[in-house]
Amino acid sequence: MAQLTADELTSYRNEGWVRPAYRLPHDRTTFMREALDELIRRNPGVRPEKLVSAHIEGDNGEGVHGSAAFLELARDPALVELVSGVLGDDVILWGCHVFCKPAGDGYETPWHQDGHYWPIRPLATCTVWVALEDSDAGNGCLRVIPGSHKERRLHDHLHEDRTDLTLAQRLAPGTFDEDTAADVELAAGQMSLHDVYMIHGARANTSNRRRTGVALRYMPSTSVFDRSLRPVDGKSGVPVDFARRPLWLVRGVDRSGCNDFSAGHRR
Ligand SMILES: O=C(O)CCC(=O)C(=O)O
Ligand SMILES: [Fe+2]
Repeated sequence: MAQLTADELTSYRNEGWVRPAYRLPHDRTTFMREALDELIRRNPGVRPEKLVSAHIEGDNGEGVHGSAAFLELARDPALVELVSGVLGDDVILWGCHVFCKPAGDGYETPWHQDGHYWPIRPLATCTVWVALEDSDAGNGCLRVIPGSHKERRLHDHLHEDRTDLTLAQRLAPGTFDEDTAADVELAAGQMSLHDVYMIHGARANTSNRRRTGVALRYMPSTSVFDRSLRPVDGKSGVPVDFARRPLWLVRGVDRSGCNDFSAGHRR
């Protein structure tokens, strides 16, 4: 069973992240790696760290030709069960970003908090980051600042115009102590969950091994994906279209009653 244990949930609440015991079956991981190879082939002009909305099949309106295999992963009952442990019984899938860092020159992910540019009110999201390859300190695994989510506050981020970063936002110096960082090492098929307020980043991948995480974004349906907000303005470093971003209710009902589940879906 995929369900988070009581200890895993406590760890998530205290630390802002957790690495559950559940992992993808071996065959599924292999299948997803093949889907990733195909996704990269379909998007020759896109850096593989910036495969945003990869779960939307075909031209997704955000500069990427996506693949239904990633939507299927996001809707996998085991993953939905895991994330429900954190978010409760009413869950909306609202995003998917494939962060694939090629061997040799995989981009750095600056230290950041996720919530800065997301039109979700009240702000809430749990990301499930699924490793498609082994991800460790040697090839630029995710790094987290345990407990940094606790104040539930977004710190100032500075914009960086460098092109060799996965995101163009970096936490202002002095907002946290990098010495307290923990490496989130995962074998292929393992996953981590992290909170929208938790500080995290990743080093560049200069190793000879590719490193890929599929970041699946879920919010509780008590929050609203507010399409009238325009918090991005091109500042995040990844082109997105939140007005047309499809939502999927993957569990329960829309508690807020205000989420729009028709925008962005093809008829
Ligand atoms: O995989 C990475 O390097 C960054 C992932 C990340 O920032 C996220 O999933 O929110
Ligand atoms: Fe992030």
